[in-house]
Amino acid sequence: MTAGSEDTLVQMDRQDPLAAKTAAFDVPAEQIYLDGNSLGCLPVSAKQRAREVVEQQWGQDLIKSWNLHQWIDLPFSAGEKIARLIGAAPGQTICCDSISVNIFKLLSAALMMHNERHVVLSQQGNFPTDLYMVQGLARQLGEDRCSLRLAADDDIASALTDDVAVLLLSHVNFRSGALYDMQAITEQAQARGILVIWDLAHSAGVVPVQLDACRADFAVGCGYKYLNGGPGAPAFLYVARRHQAQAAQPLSGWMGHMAPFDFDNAYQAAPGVAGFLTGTPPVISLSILDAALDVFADVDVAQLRQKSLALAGVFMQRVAQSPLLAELQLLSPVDEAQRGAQLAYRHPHAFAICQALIAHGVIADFRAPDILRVGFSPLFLRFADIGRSVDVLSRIMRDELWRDPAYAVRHKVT
Ligand SMILES: Cc1ncc(COP(=O)(O)O)c(C=O)c1O
Ligand SMILES: Nc1c(O)cccc1C(=O)C[C@H](N)C(=O)O
Repeated sequence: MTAGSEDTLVQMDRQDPLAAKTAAFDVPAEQIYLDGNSLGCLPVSAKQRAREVVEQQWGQDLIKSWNLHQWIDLPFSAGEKIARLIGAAPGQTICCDSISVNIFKLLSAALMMHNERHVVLSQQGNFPTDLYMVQGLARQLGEDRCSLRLAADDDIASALTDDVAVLLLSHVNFRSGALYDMQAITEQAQARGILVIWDLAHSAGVVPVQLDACRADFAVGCGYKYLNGGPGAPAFLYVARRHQAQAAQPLSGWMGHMAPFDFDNAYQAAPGVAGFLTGTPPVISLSILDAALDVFADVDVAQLRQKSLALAGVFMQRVAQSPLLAELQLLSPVDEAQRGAQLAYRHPHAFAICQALIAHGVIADFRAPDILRVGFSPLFLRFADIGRSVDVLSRIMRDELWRDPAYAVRHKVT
């Protein structure tokens, strides 16, 4: 039995402690889903909750449900389920809004805590919305109160100068999958008086994160990727307990008021992280995310990490061994310790190759201009899927199936 043979993969699936979890998802038949890094699969628990929330809670119990079904507590209850996955003690994590909006809130709060400095440092290859939010705030406050500075992704440490107020970094790079050392960077930044906001979009639920142990200041993350909360699921935010008395955010909507149902004219922030809420929670999508999070209840993040690295390892090894795939250039770090749960490959025809993969039942994604991205969600993927996906890819390259003109058609969303 050679390393990576079909027998090996069958055996890896048999020995996989997470194997039973695939049954917790509705994975479309005859498809191999390598895009859980963009939109996670549908958990059965989420589907059931969607029906219950719509038919019973909304349909029958109507407005009584705010209390009867604890709708009002959902930002906190779902937040605490995520807290467990990101190494946050209770009382620091809530589910609300999108990452973009949460960055606006946290960035504003952090800049207000740092009156004398105004530079927000981020990485050149960061996900654009993170940078756009800084640019928008800079336009509103003026460049003398907020200005964006970019450093090369691999040169953050030397850019941590004494004029930087806030460091805004994505823990895992959305293109390359490169992973930052959260502990080391947080320490280096804080030693220079810099507050750090971590974007956990590509790490929450798949890469071990220890926000408290790293003494992180703030964090945001995504509900629809590895947490499988569904399209447009609410995001989350984290405010370290030691900052909660001081940190104030500008989107002071009534849900962040200390007594929303007093309907007082004057805003008074709720104590703690609750003050970072803004408007009415999106109950249906938040309920779905809350149910999706139950899939993690008996799972350790270390197990998820181990399996996702093993899945990626099989993919990487098979691609490297196939002469048909020699033109695919690995962009992600080879060292497991330096990457998240995805692999990125460069190829001049990456878009058409990705479309051909999708047409042949392997869902991957493409990032302009030339990146084929594959994600390894450990809860619903099997090792045998990985073997098959590389076989499909090899066939597409061998027979040049990607040359079909149908695969050149660009869609609005890629
Ligand atoms: C690193 C990162 N940040 C933010 C986002 C998006 O944030 P939002 O929830 O505002 O759409 C994504 C992907 O959608 C992302 O990959
Ligand atoms: N949020 C997305 C969307 O609304 C449509 C399409 C894709 C997405 C994504 O999540 C993109 C993703 N953050 C990325 O890493 O590329």
